[in-house]
Amino acid sequence: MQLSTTRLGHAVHALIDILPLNHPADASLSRYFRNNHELGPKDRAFVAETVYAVLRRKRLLEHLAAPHTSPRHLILALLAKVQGLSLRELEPLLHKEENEWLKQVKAVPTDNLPLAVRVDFPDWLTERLVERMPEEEILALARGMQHSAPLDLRVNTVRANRDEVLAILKRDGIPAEATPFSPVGVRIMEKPAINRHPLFLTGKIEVQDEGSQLLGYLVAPKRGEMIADFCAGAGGKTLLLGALMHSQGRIYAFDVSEKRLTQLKPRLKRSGLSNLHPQLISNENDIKIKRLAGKLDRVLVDAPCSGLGTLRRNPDLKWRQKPQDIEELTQKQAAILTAAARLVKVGGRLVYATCSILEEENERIVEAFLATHPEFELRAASEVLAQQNIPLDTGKYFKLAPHLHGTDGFFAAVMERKS
Ligand SMILES: C[S@@+](CC[C@H](N)C(=O)[O-])C[C@H]1O[C@@H](n2cnc3c(N)ncnc32)[C@H](O)[C@@H]1O
Repeated sequence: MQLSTTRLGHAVHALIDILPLNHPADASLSRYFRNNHELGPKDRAFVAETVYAVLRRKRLLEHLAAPHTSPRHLILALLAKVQGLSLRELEPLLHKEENEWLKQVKAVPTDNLPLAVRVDFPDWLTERLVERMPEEEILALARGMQHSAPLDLRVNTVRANRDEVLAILKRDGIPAEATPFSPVGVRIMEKPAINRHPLFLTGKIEVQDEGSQLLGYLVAPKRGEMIADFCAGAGGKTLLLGALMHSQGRIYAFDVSEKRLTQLKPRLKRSGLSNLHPQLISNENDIKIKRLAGKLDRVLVDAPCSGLGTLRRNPDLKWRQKPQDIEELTQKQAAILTAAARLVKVGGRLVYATCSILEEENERIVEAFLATHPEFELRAASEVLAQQNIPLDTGKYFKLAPHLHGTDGFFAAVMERKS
């Protein structure tokens, strides 16, 4: 993409808005674009890619650019050292004194840096990963998180099938392929404005990471069942569950966020599903839930979490999350799982999922739950997927990571209530 002083200036100003990190980066960036509506699609793409690349490698860039760590210095260090642009290419954009400094940046050795700088994680996160993974694996995980994510789509099987969608995308010059694991997934390596495409407008596709799609296959609801998506949010997984049920039966989509449930409404309308019942709850013990105790066939708990599995899309999270936030989240996760479990009938299924890579939000929550709820037993996630002809074996738990599966980082445990 062509560099210009104007584009660079916008990237710097957008980064100035984002870097206090008081708000999610995507929200700060959208506000910047709203306030600078003269920017065309290519300018926006440059600004977005550049500021996200800085967020991914912030720690390394601060090291390279020191003692200058202003947003402009970080961006120049990114372009020169991480993206490998030559000083000749950058020269027209540089202030006089930056030339000499950038030469020094280029010469900074990057071997033998501390692990936390190489992986570009905060110390507290690096320390937690070191406790349970060899260094090579942490490096591979970090590298996987440092690329931007492809655009994954889910075919809404109530309205279309995957071959038809692939053929239409091909006809329209959008290179796409079937995802390797999800039977309803389509992967696009480019970033077209898919939400203006007729396939999207007519509800034949939704945007959804392949890993998130696979969670629906762990729940595996059947036609006519009664199920709940306990933390439904804007309905990414609820809509897939509805399609897996062929729009028959009943899905309660609970959430404590009115805003998110409101975002579900237009998606629901596009989807053509008629078996979804969004319900705002005040907390996990809301009276509306109590009447369903022991009645549901399946319950999905897609718990609020640190989101550290989604660093490809939200690299700011690694700088915004603090150990104390994780502590608070784990208490919430345990409370929600316990409350949601009460709805599951004998013989029914409970799926606990997060998009985190931290053991304390994942295995430890499930193990503590199983220790105090002997009426539930774990089912191997790989078996549940194999029954649906999805050949993905990550052991008893479902665990995905970008460097291994090309998806965001996900965790899930499938439990069943013994008869
Ligand atoms: C990981 S997000 C869910 C994403 C959603 N399932 C999807 O696929 O798009 C977690 C959700 O949990 C909701 N939440 C937080 N506390 C809750 C509670 N006590 N009971 C139910 N939902 C809660 C949040 O509002 C948020 O929407």
